[in-house]
Amino acid sequence: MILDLDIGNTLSKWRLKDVASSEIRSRGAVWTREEWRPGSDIPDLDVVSAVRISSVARQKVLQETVELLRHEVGLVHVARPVRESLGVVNGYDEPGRLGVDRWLGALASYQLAGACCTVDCGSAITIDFVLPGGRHLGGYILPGLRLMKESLKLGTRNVAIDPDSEADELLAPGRNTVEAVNHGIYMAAVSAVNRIYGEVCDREGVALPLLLTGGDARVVSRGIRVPHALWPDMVYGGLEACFPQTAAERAGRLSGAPQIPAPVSLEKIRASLAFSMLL
Ligand SMILES: Nc1ncnc2c1ncn2[C@@H]1O[C@H](COP(=O)(O)OP(=O)(O)OP(=O)(O)O)[C@@H](O)[C@H]1O
Ligand SMILES: CC(C)(CO)[C@@H](O)C(=O)NCCC(=O)O
Ligand SMILES: [K+]
Repeated sequence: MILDLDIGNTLSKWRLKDVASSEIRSRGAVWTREEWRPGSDIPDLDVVSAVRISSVARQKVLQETVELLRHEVGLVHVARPVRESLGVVNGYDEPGRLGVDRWLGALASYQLAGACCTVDCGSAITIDFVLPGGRHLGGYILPGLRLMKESLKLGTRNVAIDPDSEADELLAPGRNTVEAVNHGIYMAAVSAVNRIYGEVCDREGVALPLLLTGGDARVVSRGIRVPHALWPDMVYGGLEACFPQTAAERAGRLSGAPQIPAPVSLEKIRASLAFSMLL
């Protein structure tokens, strides 16, 4: 089995993938601030022959995790943001400073779609762009839905946005504090994604495929007006692309990769941008 780890600021997600069949056997998540020790909600390391890690947590968390795993598993790959990989050129002035989750998401999406706007809706919402040809432009970092809510300190932090709500409801004026906060932060997140996508496509003169991932991707997706794909395993896809282990991975097939809908035309993107600028 391959153990893939996506260590985020809030949650550390893991999955076990079968080397022979390339199937995902199990998944889970633990709080990142809690110590990462094999136990009830962590897979049995006896069956693991290789580990692949993406981590944006404190250096110490990664160090301890790697140390622990090196005792049990022969092969431990840790992904790093670099200047160029798999045809993508990192847009950061200091490439090593780009969050590795953003980098892996961009690599995976570029491999799948040939160019991309990737949106990761986690603790932070990150938006990254890769042009056809592989130039990564850099991107945007905003607070995620939960962070925005917590920063308000209005006693609403424990009332999550119902991920099954319709966007229309979530965009309506709130009639109590919880609603006003939830609808406010939802509006902030989806308007930012819609606007940034339109602005960058306009600047660069290209309608880019749009891909979403992260814990809040489903609910954010409902407020996105243009065609896009959800890819919960986007960061894992980057790990597969960087450190292929199975036959399918070596052939460039990334697990759980979605169908990519054709983006709307650049003319439409520009028209809607011009309209929103009037308001
Ligand atoms: N069980 C859960 N625990 C915490 N957050 C959850 C949970 N399920 C969904 N979420 C939502 O997911 C978001 C966290 O996103 P994600 O699962 O991508 O983890 P993350 O660790 O925050 O990622 P990263 O730090 O890499 O951005 C939160 O804003 C929250 O609203
Ligand atoms: C922005 C987050 C926290 C999103 O997980 C992560 O990608 C990160 O820590 N990035 C480093 C800073 C940067 O990407 O510029
Ligand atoms: K993430």
